[in-house]
Amino acid sequence: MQVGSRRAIVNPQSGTGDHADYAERLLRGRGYAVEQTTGPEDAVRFGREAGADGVSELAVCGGDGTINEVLRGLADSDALGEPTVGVVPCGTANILADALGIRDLRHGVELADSGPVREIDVGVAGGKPFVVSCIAGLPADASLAASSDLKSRFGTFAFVVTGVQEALGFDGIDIELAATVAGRTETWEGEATCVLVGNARKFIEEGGQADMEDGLFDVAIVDKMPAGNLVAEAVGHRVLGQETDGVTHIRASELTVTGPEPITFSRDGELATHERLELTNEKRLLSLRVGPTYDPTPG
Ligand SMILES: Nc1ncnc2c1ncn2[C@@H]1O[C@H](COP(=O)(O)OP(=O)(O)OP(=O)(O)O)[C@@H](O)[C@H]1O
Repeated sequence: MQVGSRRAIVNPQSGTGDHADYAERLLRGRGYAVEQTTGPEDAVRFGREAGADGVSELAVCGGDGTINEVLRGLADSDALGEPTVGVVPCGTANILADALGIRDLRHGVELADSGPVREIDVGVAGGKPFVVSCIAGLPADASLAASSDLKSRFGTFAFVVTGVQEALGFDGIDIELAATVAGRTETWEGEATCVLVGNARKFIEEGGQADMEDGLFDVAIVDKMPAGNLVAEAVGHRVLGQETDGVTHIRASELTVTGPEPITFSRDGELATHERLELTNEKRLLSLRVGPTYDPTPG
C-alpha cells in the first residue's frame, strides 16, 4: 500500500489526440506518475492496478470512454470508493467534466492537485459502473457509437434517435421495465424507442446536469414512434418536456429492463447486450475533484 501516492492515466488518442506530452508535463509537475494507454482496454488494466496498489489520487486524462474504462478497472479491484479521482478532460464530448465544472485540460490538472472533493453516485448496470448515463435502444453498431465525427456534429445523444433510428430504420425495443420509485415498484411495458438512464445528466426539461449525489437515476422512457417524430427530435436535442406524450419520466433508485430479445445498451459509451439488465445506484460512492461552478443540487 502506497500512502499519499499520485498516479495519472493518460489516453493519448482521446479527442484530437495532440495533448499527451503537454498533459504528462503538467501532471508530473503536480507529483503524478503518468501512464499512457496504448490501446483500448489499457485504461481498465491501469485502473485495476491503481486500485490494487492503493493509489490515493488518480487523475484520468481522456474523454468519457477513458473514465469509464478506469472506473471498470477500479471496480474489478473493488476499489471504486478508494482513490480520489481527478478528471482531466481532453476527449470529444467530455460530458462528465462539463457536469463537474471542469473547463479544460489545464483546469483539470489544477483541480486534480487541490480542487474540492465531492462524493458522487455511481450507476452499476449489469455489474459494471457508469457515471454519466446508460442508454438502451442503441443498435449494436459499435462503429456508429464510437464515431467521433457523429459525436462532434450531434453530441453524444443526438444520434441515438435522429441519426441512428433514421439511418438504420431502427425498430425500437420490446421491453418490460420495473423501477423502484420512492420505495415503490413502478412498471412499464411495451415498445420503446429508447430508455435513457441518466446519472450525471438528465434528459427531461432543460436537460443538462442531474443531481449526482441523490442516489437516484433520471429515467426517460420514450415510446416507439415513427422516425422524424417531434419527440424523436426532442430527444435528439436532449430536451424532453415533462408532460410530453410518449415520454415517461421517473426518478428511480433501481431499475430492471427485460426483453424477449437481447437489448443493446451503452454504458457511458461502452456497448453491451443483455436479455435482462439490472441497474442499481451506489449513492455517493466515488470521490471526485470538482470545479468551482459544480452545483450539487441543480434545479
Ligand atoms: N492509445 C490508444 N489508442 C487508441 N485507442 C485508445 C488508446 N487508449 C485508449 N483508447 C480507446 O479510446 C476510446 C475513446 O477514448 P475517449 O472516450 O477518452 O475519447 P473520445 O471518444 O474522444 O471522448 P468522449 O468519450 O468524451 O467523447 C477509449 O474507450 C479507449 O478504448
